[in-house]
Amino acid sequence: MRKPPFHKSFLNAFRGIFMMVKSERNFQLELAAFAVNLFLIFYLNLSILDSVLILMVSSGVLAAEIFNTAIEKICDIIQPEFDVRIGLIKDIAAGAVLLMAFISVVTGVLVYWKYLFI
Ligand SMILES: Nc1ncnc2c1ncn2[C@@H]1O[C@H](COP(=O)(O)OP(=O)(O)OP(=O)(O)O)[C@@H](O)[C@H]1O
Repeated sequence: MRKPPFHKSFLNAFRGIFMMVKSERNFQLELAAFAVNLFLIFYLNLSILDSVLILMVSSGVLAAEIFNTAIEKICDIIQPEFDVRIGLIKDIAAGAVLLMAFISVVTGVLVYWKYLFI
């Protein structure tokens, strides 16, 4: 198969993100959290380093959710029926999102703490 031109690959990737925004409730919530973080970065005037930390962990959650959804969709194509192995694969993928979300909450508390209470 011929490789699509660069701008086409870009559009395809955007279509993937748009699909996530339109149809994945968890992604919508995580995107809202990302927007709140953007607001807090400016409102609390975070340092560059703290801003980068917050941006990295909150976008990490979004990326993990995208991979999780992609894995779920592959699983549903390969095996639409109940299958313990598919359940385990989906649980593992969901675990990556949970782990990333946990790390981002801990990072958020550690970073915002000094701007709010110190
Ligand atoms: N085909 C299957 N066979 C066995 N268990 C499954 C199967 N499909 C889903 N499950 C179980 O149901 C859970 C939820 O799967 P589902 O595909 O509904 O994802 P979801 O509700 O969109 O989850 P998420 O919140 O992680 O996006 C899985 O983590 C898994 O434990």
